[in-house]
Amino acid sequence: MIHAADFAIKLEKIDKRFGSVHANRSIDLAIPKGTIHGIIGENGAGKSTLMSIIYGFYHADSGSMQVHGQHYQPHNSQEAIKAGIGMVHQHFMLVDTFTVLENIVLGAEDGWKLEDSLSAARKKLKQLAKDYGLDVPLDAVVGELAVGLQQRVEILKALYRGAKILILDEPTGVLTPQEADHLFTILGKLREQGTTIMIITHKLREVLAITDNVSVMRQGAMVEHVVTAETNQEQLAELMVGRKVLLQVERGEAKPQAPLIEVSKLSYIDSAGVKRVKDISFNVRAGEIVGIAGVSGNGQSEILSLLSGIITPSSGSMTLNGHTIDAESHYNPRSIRSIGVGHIPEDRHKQGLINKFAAKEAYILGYHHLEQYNKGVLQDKQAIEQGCQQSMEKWDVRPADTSLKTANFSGGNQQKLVIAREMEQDPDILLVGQPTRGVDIGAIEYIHQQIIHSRDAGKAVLLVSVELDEIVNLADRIIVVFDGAIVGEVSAEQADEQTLGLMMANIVPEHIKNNRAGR
Ligand SMILES: Nc1ncnc2c1ncn2[C@@H]1O[C@H](COP(=O)(O)OP(=O)(O)OP(=O)(O)O)[C@@H](O)[C@H]1O
Repeated sequence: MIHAADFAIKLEKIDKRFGSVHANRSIDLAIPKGTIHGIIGENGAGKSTLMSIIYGFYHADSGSMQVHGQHYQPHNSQEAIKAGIGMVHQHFMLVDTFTVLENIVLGAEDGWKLEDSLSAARKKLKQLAKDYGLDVPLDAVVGELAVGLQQRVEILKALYRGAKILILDEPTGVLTPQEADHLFTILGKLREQGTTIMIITHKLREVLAITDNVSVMRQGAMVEHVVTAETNQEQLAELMVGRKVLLQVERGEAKPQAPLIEVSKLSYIDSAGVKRVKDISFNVRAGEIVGIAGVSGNGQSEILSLLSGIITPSSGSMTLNGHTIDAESHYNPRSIRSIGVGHIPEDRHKQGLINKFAAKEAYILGYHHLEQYNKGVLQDKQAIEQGCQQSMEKWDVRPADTSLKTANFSGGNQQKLVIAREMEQDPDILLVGQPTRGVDIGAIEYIHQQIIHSRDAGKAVLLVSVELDEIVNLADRIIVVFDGAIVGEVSAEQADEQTLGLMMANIVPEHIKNNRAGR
C-alpha cells in the first residue's frame, strides 16, 4: 500500500462553481511523489481551475487537499509557494524589461539586502542550472529572450523558491519542436531528483512520451486515471471527448484556380532596422492551402502581419483579391478585411481579443462597422446577440454565454470564438496563424475540417503553424522560411517531417531544389 506521505498531492472531493458553471465536480486525485502526471481534457473541462485551486488562486467550495501527507489549504499563491508548489503559466508572469536574475529574485528576496541576495541568488541559480540543464543567461533582459528561454526562467524561478511540485500549464503550446525536446529533458532530470510534475496539455503524443500517469477530465469531472504505458492516443482522445475522434483529417485533392494572394519581392524592416522579411515572392490560389513552415522567429509572423495590414511593407508589393498594395499604399487591418480577407491571428491575446469584452463584443471586433451589426447610427444589439449566439453554438464555444467576459472562457474556447468570428464572415482569403494553439483534440478535428471546407469552397488559405504535423496534414503546398527568406517549397506529397526539418535549418535536399515557390 502507498503511504499518504508518498503522494506529493492528494485531492479529495474538490468542488468549485463559478455562478452557474460547475467547473470542478468532486475531484479525487492522488499523485505519487517523483512522477510526471498528465492532466488532459477538452477545453473548459476544468483543468486550469483545478490547478488554480492547488496553487491558491481560487478556493475550492468544498473538499480537502494534502501535500506530502500534510493538510493543505492555501489562501493565496504565496502559501502555495511556501508549501513547495511552483506553477508555470501558459502566459508567462515575467517583467520584460528586467533581467533574468532580477525576475527570479523579484518578490523572493530576504530582507532588504538586495545586493547580498543578488550575489547569493546568482550562485544558487548557477547550481540549479547545472543540476537540471536549465542554462539561461542571468544578465540578459527577459524581453529579448526566445520564448523557450523565458519558460526556463519561469522554471528556474519556481525551483529557486524551493518548488518540489511543479505545475506546468500547456508548456509546449508556444515552443518549437526543438525547444519542447529540451524541456522534456529538463523535466526528466527534475523527476530523477524527486520533483513531482503536473502537466496540463492537449498534445497526446507528448503525454505518451513523458508522463507516468494520466488523469482525464470531462465537463468538470475526473473521468479516468490511467497508467501511461497502458494506454494510447486513440483511447485518451475517446476518454476526453466521449466519442471516437479522427486524429487525421480526411481531405480530397485540391482544385486550385486563379491566385487570390500574389506576393512579389516583399520586404519588411522593423523599427530597430532589422530586415525581418527578405524579398519574398509566392502566391496562393483560390481552392488551395499554402502552409508556411519555419522555426519560430524566421519571418512567418511578419508575413501574416504584412498581409493582414498590421504592418506595412518596406518594399515590394502584394495583391490580395485583385487589390495591389505596396509600400506607398495607405491601408490597415480594417481596409484589408473589407477586401475579403479574414485573419485568425497567431496570438489571440495580443491580436484577437480584448479580455474585458463580453463574448458578443469580442465577436464583432473588427467588424463592428458592418451593416449587419448596425441600425442607423446605433448598433443593432439584437443582430449582434443573435449572430454571436448562433456562432457560439455552431462552433461549440462553451459556455455559449454571449455576456461572459472573454477572459473567463478557457483558452481553447477563446480560440474557437476568434475562429468563429473570422470564418463566419466568409472571406475569400483566410490568413490563419496557429489555429489550434491550446485547443483540444475534438475541436482540432472540427477546425481542421473547417479549414479544408474553406479550401474546397474556393478560398485561398495561408496557414502558419509551429505544429509541423498540422501543416503537413492540411497544406497542399508548403513554403519553408529561414531568416526572413524563402528557402524552398515542397508539395504535400514531398512533405515529410525530415525534409521539412532540414529545410527549416536552411538545408535544401537535392530533390527539392527544382521546386520554386509561387508556381
Ligand atoms: N473566473 C471565472 N468566472 C466564470 N467562469 C469561469 C472562470 N474561470 C473559469 N470559468 C469556467 O469554468 C470552466 C472550466 O474552465 P477551465 O479554464 O478550468 O478549463 P480548462 O480545462 O483549463 O480549459 P482549456 O483547456 O481550454 O484551457 C469553463 O466553463 C470556464 O468558462
